[in-house]
Amino acid sequence: MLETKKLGYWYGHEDDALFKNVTLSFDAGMSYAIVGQSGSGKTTFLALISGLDIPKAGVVEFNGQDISTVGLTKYRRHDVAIVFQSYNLFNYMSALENLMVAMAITGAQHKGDKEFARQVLAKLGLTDEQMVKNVQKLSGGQQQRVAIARTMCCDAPLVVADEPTGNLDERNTVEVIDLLQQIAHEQHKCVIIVTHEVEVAARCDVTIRLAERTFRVEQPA
Ligand SMILES: Nc1ncnc2c1ncn2[C@@H]1O[C@H](COP(=O)(O)OP(=O)(O)OP(=O)(O)O)[C@@H](O)[C@H]1O
Repeated sequence: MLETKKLGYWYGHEDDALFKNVTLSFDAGMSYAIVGQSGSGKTTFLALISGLDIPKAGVVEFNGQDISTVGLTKYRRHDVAIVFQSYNLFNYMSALENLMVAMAITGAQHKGDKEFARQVLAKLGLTDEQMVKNVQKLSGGQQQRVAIARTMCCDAPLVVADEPTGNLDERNTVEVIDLLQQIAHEQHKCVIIVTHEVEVAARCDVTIRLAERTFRVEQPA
């Protein structure tokens, strides 16, 4: 589904590249953990594959097409769903409203279908009352579940998550990663998670380590 070909990125000079010549492929129905030391460039890599930044070398291909040729705005809107450490929900809306807006913006198959959104939130453990109150009044774990519900409601086949459990306790961490696993295995999406947590990486199908400016697959499925 997603491929990087000879991908390279640097902020200053090419000699100080964060990574170079990165050729990797990511498939639907699989979950991937990207690990590596702080500052090694994991978030930068995620930004490139999400179409939030442009590579200095090489290309990112989605279903065989260079994403910059397809158009980054279109790619970001329809093909990629992002889960952030800080949830990034519309904080003046309820969980239900967040899902309805996301489906409308992305033109999802279920746009306008409030019952569908309710069902997804219920499946993720939110009560009827929690669904309609302002998301700021929910706990961190509940807010992250709303962010994950948002990716489940939208049709984007690629889900990327940057430290999605960074603000969560152990129990919520396990639940959130299991949900991301379900998205990969049951919705047949490609899920890519940047994490520094060993337990999170261990629950993913494949671990890819960024070190010494290159990526190595450590644990093939
Ligand atoms: N806009 C920028 N300009 C210059 N350097 C930057 C910029 N953004 C990030 N960097 C540097 O690039 C390097 C990689 O950053 P990045 O956030 O991708 O790393 P990371 O592996 O995700 O780190 P962490 O695990 O701490 O989140 C870091 O050394 C960072 O200081």
